[in-house]
Amino acid sequence: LGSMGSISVSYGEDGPVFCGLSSDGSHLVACSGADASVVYGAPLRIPFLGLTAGDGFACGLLLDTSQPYCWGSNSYVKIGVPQPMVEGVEYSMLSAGDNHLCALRMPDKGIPHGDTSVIDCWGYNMTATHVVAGAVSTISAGSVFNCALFSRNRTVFCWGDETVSGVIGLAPRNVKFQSIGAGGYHVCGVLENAQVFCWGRSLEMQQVSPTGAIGEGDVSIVPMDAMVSVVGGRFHACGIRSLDHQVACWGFQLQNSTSAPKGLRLYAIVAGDYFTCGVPAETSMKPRCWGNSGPLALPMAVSPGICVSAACSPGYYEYVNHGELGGSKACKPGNSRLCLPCSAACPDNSYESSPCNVTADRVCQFDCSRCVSDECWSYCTSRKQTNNHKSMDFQMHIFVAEIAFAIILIFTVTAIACLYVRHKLRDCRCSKSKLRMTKSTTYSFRKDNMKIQPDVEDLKIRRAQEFSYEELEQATDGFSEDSQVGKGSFSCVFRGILRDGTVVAVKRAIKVSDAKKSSKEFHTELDLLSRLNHAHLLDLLGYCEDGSERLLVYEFMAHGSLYQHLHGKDSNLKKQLNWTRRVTIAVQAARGIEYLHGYACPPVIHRDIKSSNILIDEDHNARVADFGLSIMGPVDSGTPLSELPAGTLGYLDPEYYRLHYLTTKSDVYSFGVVLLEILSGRKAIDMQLEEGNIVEWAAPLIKAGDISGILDPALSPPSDPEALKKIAAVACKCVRMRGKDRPSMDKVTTSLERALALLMGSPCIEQPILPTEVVLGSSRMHKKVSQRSSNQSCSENELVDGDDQRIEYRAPSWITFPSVTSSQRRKSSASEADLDGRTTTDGRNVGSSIGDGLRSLEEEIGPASPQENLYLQHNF
Ligand SMILES: Nc1ncnc2c1ncn2[C@@H]1O[C@H](COP(=O)(O)OP(=O)(O)OP(=O)(O)O)[C@@H](O)[C@H]1O
Repeated sequence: LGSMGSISVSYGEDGPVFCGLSSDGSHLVACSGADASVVYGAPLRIPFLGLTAGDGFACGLLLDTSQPYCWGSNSYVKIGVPQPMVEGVEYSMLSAGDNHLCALRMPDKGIPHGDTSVIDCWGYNMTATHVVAGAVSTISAGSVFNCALFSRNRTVFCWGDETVSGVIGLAPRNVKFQSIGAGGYHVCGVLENAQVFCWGRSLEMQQVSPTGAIGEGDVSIVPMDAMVSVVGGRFHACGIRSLDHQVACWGFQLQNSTSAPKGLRLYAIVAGDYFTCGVPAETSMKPRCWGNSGPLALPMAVSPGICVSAACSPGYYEYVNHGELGGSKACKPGNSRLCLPCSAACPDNSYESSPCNVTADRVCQFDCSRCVSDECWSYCTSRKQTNNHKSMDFQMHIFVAEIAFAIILIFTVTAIACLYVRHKLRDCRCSKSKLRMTKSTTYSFRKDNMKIQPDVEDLKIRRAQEFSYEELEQATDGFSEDSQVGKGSFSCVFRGILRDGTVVAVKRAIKVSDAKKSSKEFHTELDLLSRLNHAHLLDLLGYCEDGSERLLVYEFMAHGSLYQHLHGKDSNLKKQLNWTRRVTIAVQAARGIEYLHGYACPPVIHRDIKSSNILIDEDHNARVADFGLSIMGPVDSGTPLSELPAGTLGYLDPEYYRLHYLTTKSDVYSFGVVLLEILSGRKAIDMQLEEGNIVEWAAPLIKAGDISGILDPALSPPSDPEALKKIAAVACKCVRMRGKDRPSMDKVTTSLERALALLMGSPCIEQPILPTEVVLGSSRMHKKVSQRSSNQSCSENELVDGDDQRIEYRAPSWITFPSVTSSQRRKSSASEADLDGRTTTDGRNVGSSIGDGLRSLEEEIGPASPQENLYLQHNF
């Protein structure tokens, strides 16, 4: 909504997304918010002059070609460069409504005759070229209409769907505006005297909004303050006051909205439907947002306005970036500039200490002899204190010298006392640690194989909070059936609410007789968690070990597992997972696994990658869970592990179960199976189908180029299936028989990122998009640090370094409880894969389909030994 600016807010059912041009003068865009198609579709390496956004999409005016470029997902607005009405035409301004985009042609291009302006529009009921008599300086789009401001007589002209908007007929004819900002069903403008005037029918639109969600207020009842600019949301408007550059909002708000910040000076604002953001006049330039849902503070530094080639007009000053990196140029090319409006006057009781000039806004200072406002009082009081401090400086020096001696004395005494107490405490800890050391000798796996030093281990485990059994029992309503959200092979998962109101998932291990082993695994995994930290791994919040009870407390994943979405009873869930969401989930899960393989130290092999271990949080982001079977150790060492293979039927790497070679490529195989599930919507093993095993069914079809033969019939295929073809090819490579022929996880991630970019119509498919870099901090950025550290041995020091790195990631990840043998897990997973109630017949089916797989494996890696045959027969 509104006019083009350096910032934009898209909106829609997937939530608001803020996009902004970088403050460093690079003109590059970064987006943050809940709608993956807008966040991940943003072309990160293409410079834009300005941005605008609508329902589920954002558009920018390309700096180099002056063409519009859109991303996100909206059925009516073409993603990429909309077809120009005239070949090669260039534009100076864009504005986006709910389902359309309009662009103002550059004055010297494509103008048929004389003093006219040409505006091209695309989208729902809007695709047309409008030739307007008179030069237009600004265009601003509402939900289903547009307005243009003429540069000479400063009047407004609107067009679009009058029946729905009711705005066009109400537009004032001879009123002169400095600027305008269209909203959902209204337009506000700053008049020549800096007062605001709004028109439209947002008041009547109360009915079309969710019942009871609207607060009090009429958008036409405007504040009396003078404003420098104004923007419109769905039923509200906000403006920047001339006097102090603070924001004022009016009109309807959703009831659970956060209100506009007070006391904050802003350079620029932009509104989505119920969400508004502004760029604060601070050196950090990090946007602040308010309204309904969406992030309230954003980590990116953005530009406060768009660049123009003309000199700043009177009443404006040229903005110079004094950001955190120093005074860089705010605009490209060098002869363009960013003009911001001067403050109109100084607030009451203040006087102008320097006027607005070409490079700076006016500076105001309070007159402390005539204070009436609180702001003035607090300023003068603090200044008075400063002056008093100065006069007291000399006395202070003497005083300080006097007490310095006393402090040194106290410090010395305290230090001696502390050293004495520490000495006593160390004795005490020593005895405890001895006890623990004795205990830990029983955990030979951890002690001998993991090479973890006990005191480091203690330090790490302390990061997860310890809960009492009673607290978790209370949180989950006594582990009631109603609270249960899932069941795994060896644990039940409950939804719980902690005393402080945090919603959590509590994983309770089914009690096992082999308590020692279970405790071993519990500690191994707690230890593992402390090493892992990534945006796409599940966070552990705490644990409880009480007798034979083992409980783990995790962040609650509001949308359950990928398995539930793809294969659950609710077919709507499956449909909701459109291609963009599916591929986004694949990219995010791949990143989580890539982190385990390439960045965790020592590297971690998950061993149980499957769709039920990919959880989906409330923002629809994927989080890899369940490291219960994880093995830490040398990657791709090629050393066969002595343990029997473990994992889940249908996902298990044939080379691993056949030869017991466990490498990171085993996870790659399992992830390949997940990719096939995502593409086809089929389960990894589905005995109701002729080819029970998804790999044996899908791989030949993909190899034969029949991609449509495997795509999930629940979704209509995308207009351009190229991206899905690429993903199918990646999946095929992942499920190759030999591990060494499979790609590594970082290659898989890169290919998937490119496919996602392609799916969203990004022009830069050669450069993978890295949304995590924008939103959460990047695993790629960490690669450098990790690579540096991987050159050294994985020492204790590195673990400490790793702690610093965690700042950029979310907190850790996952655990499972008891030790799980392969046969146990396969039995249980077979039940998960809907094998319940089918015994011998299904068993034979599984055997035969796996047998085919084995035949091809044997062709590749030779026949199985008698012991291996026995093992395979027993387990499959
Ligand atoms: N943090 C969580 N938030 C919400 N739901 C969860 C969470 N963790 C697990 N679940 C739900 O509980 C189910 C069971 O999880 P669990 O990890 O115990 O078993 P699993 O991984 O599905 O199977 P297995 O134990 O056989 O590997 C999951 O499939 C998921 O639907």
